[in-house]
Amino acid sequence: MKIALVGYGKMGHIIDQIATKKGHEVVARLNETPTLENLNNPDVVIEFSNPEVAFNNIKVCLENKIPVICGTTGWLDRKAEIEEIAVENNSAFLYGSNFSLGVNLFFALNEKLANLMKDFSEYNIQLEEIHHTHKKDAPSGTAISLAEGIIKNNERFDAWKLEETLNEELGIFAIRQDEVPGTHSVYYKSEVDEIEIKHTAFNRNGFAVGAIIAAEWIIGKSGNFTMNDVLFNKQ
Ligand SMILES: NC(=O)C1=CN([C@@H]2O[C@H](COP(=O)(O)OP(=O)(O)OC[C@H]3O[C@@H](n4cnc5c(N)ncnc54)[C@H](OP(=O)(O)O)[C@@H]3O)[C@@H](O)[C@H]2O)C=CC1
Ligand SMILES: O=C(O)C1=N[C@H](C(=O)O)C[C@H](O)C1
Repeated sequence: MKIALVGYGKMGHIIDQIATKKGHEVVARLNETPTLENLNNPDVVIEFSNPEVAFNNIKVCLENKIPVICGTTGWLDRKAEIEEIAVENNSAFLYGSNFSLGVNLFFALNEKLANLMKDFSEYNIQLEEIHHTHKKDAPSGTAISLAEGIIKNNERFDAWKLEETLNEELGIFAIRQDEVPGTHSVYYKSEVDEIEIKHTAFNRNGFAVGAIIAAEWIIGKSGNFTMNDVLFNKQ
């Protein structure tokens, strides 16, 4: 397939290497707003840029009927608008806060654990995410997805909060440290014990492989999708 990379930073470079090894053709590598000209007629756009520019980048691509896989986090207050644009243009859009297979399995485990724990209010739930110091948004998109998975399965909660410490109920504590690719933990703490589930990314390859699998999957489809559709065939 012909891929246009919109956002050619840390993720763009790794996706370029892995996609090329898989036999795909990278037809554009952009660190600027995409246009019909500079996109160079791709089958699909993979968008990993930054929270300020992602909305406009995705909109331009969808309006030109090019399917978009978006990994950029920190712009989700406008996701519903993008989903409408995808439908209006009969195009296809997939956002993933985290494309790695491991984290998508971790999302499923998190929901199952949240459901199991929903009647045990003696356990306080907290989330922690650790990322490299270059990261622009906090909390991470992955931590937000984990919190949403808990809210969906436990009616004690209707919102998460970014917190300065690891104390508050459904608080997310965001740590920025060296070059950490991404570590996420969910803690259930009682007076007498603690249950912890944790995912640690060793590098960015898992994110890149997942984004390419999503790009291969979305070609020829229209509508709005998630990694659940790609990996587990459900919404
Ligand atoms: N969903 C997932 O699995 C993952 C998501 N992410 C997310 O992806 C995003 C990118 O991460 P990462 O690659 O590490 O970040 P980088 O900062 O390394 O790369 C972002 C790139 O976007 C470029 N850029 C700036 N303006 C524009 C524009 N208008 N249009 C297109 N590109 C532009 C930047 O160029 P310049 O430097 O010249 O400004 C830079 O090269 C972040 O939001 C991050 O949280 C990251 C990893 C995994
Ligand atoms: O900025 C990053 O690096 C990452 N961002 C994503 C997020 O915000 O969850 C995914 C991954 O953790 C790496």
